Amino acid sequence: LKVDVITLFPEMIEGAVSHGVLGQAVKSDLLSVKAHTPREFTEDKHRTVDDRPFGGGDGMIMLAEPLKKTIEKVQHNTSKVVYLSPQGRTLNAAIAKEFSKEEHLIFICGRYGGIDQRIINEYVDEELSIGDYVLSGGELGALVIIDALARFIPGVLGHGESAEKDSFSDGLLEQPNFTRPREFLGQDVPEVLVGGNHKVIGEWKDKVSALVTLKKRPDLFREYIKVETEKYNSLKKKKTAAP
Ligand SMILES: O=C(NCc1ccc(CNCc2ncc[nH]2)cc1)c1csc2nc[nH]c(=O)c12
Repeated sequence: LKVDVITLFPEMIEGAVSHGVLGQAVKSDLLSVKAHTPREFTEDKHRTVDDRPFGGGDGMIMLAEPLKKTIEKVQHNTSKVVYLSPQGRTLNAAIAKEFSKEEHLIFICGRYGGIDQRIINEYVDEELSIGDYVLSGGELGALVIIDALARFIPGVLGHGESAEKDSFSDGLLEQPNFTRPREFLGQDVPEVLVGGNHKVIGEWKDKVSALVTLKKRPDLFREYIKVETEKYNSLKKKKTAAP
């Protein structure tokens, strides 16, 4: 999966994808992430990338011409162009999983008050937001999406781990985690985890995950119960349907 990010701050992107799981994925060629600045495509002495908005209003708007040149430099026929914007659809695990199946993603990161609408009309396939709060640009949005989608690329997570088991993919929050020492701050590790009985440990984790979700995210819990009930009913139906 190839990702090209169009941004006025390429170092923000390059820095963030050179650490940890993402860094490893890029190093092992499971994912390629490159940043391109529209400033490269300016011709004036001051390398201008923004201008005042028609119709007034405070804030500046990113100029269309440098963006057009940058997009056309990286675009090819299978590219999906995503504009990070507060007006976009809000990111979730399902969207990240969808994006991980693409061949080529181009993320356009706005700064100032946003970009010229003609660029959105001509090149953008979809707009994406990472939540209902105001940020100073699209770069963090691009990085959040890249991190979330990378986990769905086979080989990015260690063997055995998988994005499917991530809490937002199976619908429940994770149980509490412990490592050495066995006793710390006067608190012991739950006995069941220290045993070795994987069946009992698995049952404990499922039960505690459900309890944690019920307590911290009752909305997720209700959805989980609904999904599990539907699964159970369709199972029962299949059994009774068969002669
Ligand atoms: O580029 C992003 N933000 C920069 C930014 C912030 C505010 C405005 C102007 N809009 C305010 C307004 N409306 C009406 C009048 N004034 C435009 C652009 C961004 C990308 S993804 C994302 N996800 C969550 N939040 C975000 O801000 C983002």
